[in-house]
Amino acid sequence: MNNSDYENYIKLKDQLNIYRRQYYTEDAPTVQDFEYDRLYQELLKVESAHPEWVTNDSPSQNVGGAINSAFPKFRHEIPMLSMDDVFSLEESQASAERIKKFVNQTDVEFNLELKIDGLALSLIYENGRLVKGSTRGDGFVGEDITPNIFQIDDVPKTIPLKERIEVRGECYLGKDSFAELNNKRLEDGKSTFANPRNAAAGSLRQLDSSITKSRHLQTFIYFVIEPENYGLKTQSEALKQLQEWGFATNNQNRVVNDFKEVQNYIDEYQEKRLDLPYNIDGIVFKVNDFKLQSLLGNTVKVPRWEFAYKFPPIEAHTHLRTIEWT
Ligand SMILES: NC(=O)c1c(N)nc(OC2CCCC2)nc1O[C@@H]1CCC[C@@H]1O
Repeated sequence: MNNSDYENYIKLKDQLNIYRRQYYTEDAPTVQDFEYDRLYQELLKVESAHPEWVTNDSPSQNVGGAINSAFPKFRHEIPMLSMDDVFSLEESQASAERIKKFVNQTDVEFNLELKIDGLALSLIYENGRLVKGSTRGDGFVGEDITPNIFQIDDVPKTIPLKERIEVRGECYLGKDSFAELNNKRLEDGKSTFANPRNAAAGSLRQLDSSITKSRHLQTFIYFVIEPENYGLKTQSEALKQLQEWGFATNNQNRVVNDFKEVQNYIDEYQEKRLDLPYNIDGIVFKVNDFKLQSLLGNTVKVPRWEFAYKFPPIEAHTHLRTIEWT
């Protein structure tokens, strides 16, 4: 073993862990997402060549980040997992093919969803009333932020369902609210947030829930725990049911069967993303049928039935790009 390769690997792992702490725990990253993604993919490549070097403090073995101990801890009954990222159409096609092969079916339907650039949250309702709100934390133990969840206008405080249910989604700050917040902070001589995702995380993980209320956070709920318990058969059906129960859902999802439709959806939202009122950083591919999802199951860190295609980073100049009408 070439010692310097191992030393470089350890340096890369330690650097990524510093970036994760800044992003997940301090809500104040010092690198752009695409730079983090690039280094993370480099770590994965080294680890697949040297699996014997991998230890459980590696970013590849953990989801999310450490929690802020000021909040009560909340252990998730079912871990809040993350998702593997792919960075090209070809890779997304290969991932889709791998899934089809795993279930030995050629016509697997995928539900495509916009990947909202926010932070994951979990909501629990008992007898139709909101009783618990928590962050993902490290995927197993998150922060109990229930008082703050009650300050988010689009989170229903009651739903027309008597059974106990847990739903999950993304908390985000719209682009306009983000600009207003940062302008106000500038006027008050305060530091500004790097991007809407960090502003949302900083606002949701506030100890003073009146500050959370002032930040106009929003949510998109996209996940029902044990959906079969509510007679739901597919992810697209679950999104409709969530909306009927009163949750804020993102209706730009699309059920697709073949790769041409995937390409159309990705092209369409690569274009539209600058005009959307919220940040997205990719597209989430989910096997639509819940029975197939159960067949695929989860790995230690990510479900096998979903993955994310990440858009290339928005270069500063593209904002200024004039559209050449052909
Ligand atoms: N950010 C999103 O818009 C998004 C989405 N539309 N759908 C999912 O599905 C979950 C289901 C099980 C694991 C991922 N996750 C999303 O975001 C994840 C949550 C945690 C890390 C990513 O942000």
